[in-house]
Amino acid sequence: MRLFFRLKWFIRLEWRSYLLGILALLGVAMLGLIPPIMIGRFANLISERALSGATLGPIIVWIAIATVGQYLLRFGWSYFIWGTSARLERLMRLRLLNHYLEMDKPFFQKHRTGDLLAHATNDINQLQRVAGNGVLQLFDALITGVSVVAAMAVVVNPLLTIMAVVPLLGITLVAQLLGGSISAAFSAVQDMFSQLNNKTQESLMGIKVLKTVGEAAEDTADFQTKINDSIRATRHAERLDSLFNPAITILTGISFVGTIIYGGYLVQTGALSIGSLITFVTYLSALVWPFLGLGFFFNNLQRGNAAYERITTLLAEQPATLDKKGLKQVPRGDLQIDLTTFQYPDATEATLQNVHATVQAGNTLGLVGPVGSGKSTLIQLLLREFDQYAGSIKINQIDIRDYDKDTYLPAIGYVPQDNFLFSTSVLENIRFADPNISLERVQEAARWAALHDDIMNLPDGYDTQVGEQGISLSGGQRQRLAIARALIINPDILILDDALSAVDAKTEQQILTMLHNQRQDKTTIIATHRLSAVVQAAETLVFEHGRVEARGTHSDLIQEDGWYARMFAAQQLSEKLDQEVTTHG
Ligand SMILES: Nc1ncnc2c1ncn2[C@@H]1O[C@H](COP(=O)(O)OP(=O)(O)OP(=O)(O)O)[C@@H](O)[C@H]1O
Repeated sequence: MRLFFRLKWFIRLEWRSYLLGILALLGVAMLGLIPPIMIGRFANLISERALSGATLGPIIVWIAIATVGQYLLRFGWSYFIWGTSARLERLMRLRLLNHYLEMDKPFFQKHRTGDLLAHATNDINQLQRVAGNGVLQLFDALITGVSVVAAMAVVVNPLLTIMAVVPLLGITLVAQLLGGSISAAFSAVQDMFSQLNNKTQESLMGIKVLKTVGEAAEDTADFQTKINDSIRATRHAERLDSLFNPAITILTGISFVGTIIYGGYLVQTGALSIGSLITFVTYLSALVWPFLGLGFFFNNLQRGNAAYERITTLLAEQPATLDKKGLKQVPRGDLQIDLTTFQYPDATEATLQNVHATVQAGNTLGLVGPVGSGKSTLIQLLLREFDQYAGSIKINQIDIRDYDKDTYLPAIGYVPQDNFLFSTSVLENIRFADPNISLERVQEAARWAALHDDIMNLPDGYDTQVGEQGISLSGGQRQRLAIARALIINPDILILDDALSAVDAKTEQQILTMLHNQRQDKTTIIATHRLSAVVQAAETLVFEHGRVEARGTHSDLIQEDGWYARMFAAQQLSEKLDQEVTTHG
C-alpha cells in the first residue's frame, strides 16, 4: 500500500475522478446482487408451481434494470478509473522525458540508452497498471467481495458462506504467488526478446563489416545462443502459466463441491429453499473474479512499487553541470579559454591540462592534433556537457557556467563528427531549430554549405525523405546538411568538430571561404584532422596528450617545423597524388 501513499500527490489531484469511478463500481456491485436473488425467486416459483405472467413480470423487470444499470455504470468506472490512470501515465512520461532532456553527458554515460527507454516504457506501464487495473482490482475485491459475502451470509446462510469462501482465499494466494512468478517469467521472456531484437538490429546494421572481417559465422552462433535462451525462457514461462488455470479450477471446484454437499443437505432438511441455494451458487460464481483480482492486485502493487522506486531515483538525479539559473544573455563577444585541468568523471587522469587561448569575436580558432589528443573534449566543455573543471572559459568576460543554459546553448551552432539525420525531409532537417524558417532561408543555408545542387538532384528535392525511413545521403552530404542546419540559426559561435572530413578539398575550401565572408563578426571554432581547414584561422592550437604543444597562425606553425608542419606537408603531398591519379585516370 506504500505506493498509494507515495502517489498521494496524484490521488489528491484526481480524487474526484477516482471517487466517481469507485461510486460507479459500488453501483455495479449493488446492482449485481439483484439477478441472483431474482434467479432464486424464479427457481422457487418453479418448484412451487406458481409461475405466471404476473409473478414472472417483476423478475424480468428487475433483471433488466440491473443489467442496463450495470452496463452504464461499468462504462462510468472504466471512463473514470482508466482515464485517470492514463493521465498518470502521460504525466510520468512527460516528467521523465523532460528530465532526460535536462540531463547532461555524465547522466547518459552512467545509464545506457536501452535502460532509460525501459524506464520510460515498462516502469511507467507498471505504474499505470496500479493506478488503473490495481485500483479497480482493489475496490472490486472490497466492494463486490464484501457485498456478495454479506449477501450470502445474510440472505442465505452464514455457515455455508464460510465453507464456500475459505477455498476462494486460496485463489488469492495462488494469484499472488504463482501470478508473480508468471509475470516475472514473462518479463524475462520480454527481456530475451529485446536482446534478440538488439542483436538482430546490430547484425543487420553491421552486416558489411561482419562479412568482410569473416565474423559472420561467430555472429550466427551468437544469434543461435540468444534464440535458445529465448526459447528456454518462453518454455519456463509457459510451464508456470499452465499450472495457473488448473490450480484456480481446483480451488473453485472445492468451493462449489462443498457448497453443493452442505447446501444440498440444508435443502434436504428444509433449512434452505432450492431458490436460495441457486441464489447462493450464483453469488459464488460472482466471487471468483474479485478474489483472483485481489491476488493480482498485491502482485501488481509489488511490481508498481519497484517501478516507482526506479523512476523516482532517476528523477532525483541532478545534472552534473551546475545549472544555477544563470544570465539570460546571449553569449557574444571575445572567447577566453583559461583551463587549468579537466578530468572525465570516470577517468583516472586529467584529459586536458593548461589550455589557454583568446579568440576575438569574428575570428577563427583551429584545434588540431593526433587522434585522442583532446580536441573534442575541449568542445564538450564549450557545449557545457561538463562543468566540473579547474579554470574558466569566458565569453564576453562572463564564465560560460554563469549563463543560463537555455540561452547559452541555442546561440551555439554545433556540427558534430557523427551527424544525425532525423527521419523527415531534407527541408525539415535543415530548419530543425525552427520549422517556421522560410524555404528561401533554408536554400540559402544549403548554398552556403555547398549542398543546394546535391539537393536539387534528389528525387523530390528539398522534400526528399531522409534518415532511417528515407534515402541515405553520402557521408559528405550528411556533413554539409549538418553544417547548413547549424548555419541557418546564424550562431554567434559556430563549432565544427571534424565536420568537413568527408567533403573533397575543393568543396571544403568553398565552404571555408563562405564561412570567412559570412561570419565576419562571429566566432568560429574548427577542430580538424585535415589541416587545410585551419589555414585561415587567426590562431590554431596543436594538442598532444591533452596539452597545447604548439600554437600560432598557419605560417607560424609551418615555420616551427613540428608536428603541424610535418602533417601539413604529408597531407599536401597525398592530396597532390590524389589529384594526379584523378587527372591521369
Ligand atoms: N566521455 C569520456 N569519458 C572518458 N574519457 C573520454 C571520454 N571521451 C573521450 N575520452 C578520452 O579523452 C581523450 C581525448 O579524447 P577526445 O575525443 O577529446 O580526442 P580528439 O582529439 O577529439 O580525438 P579525435 O581526433 O579522434 O576526435 C581520449 O583519450 C579519450 O579516450
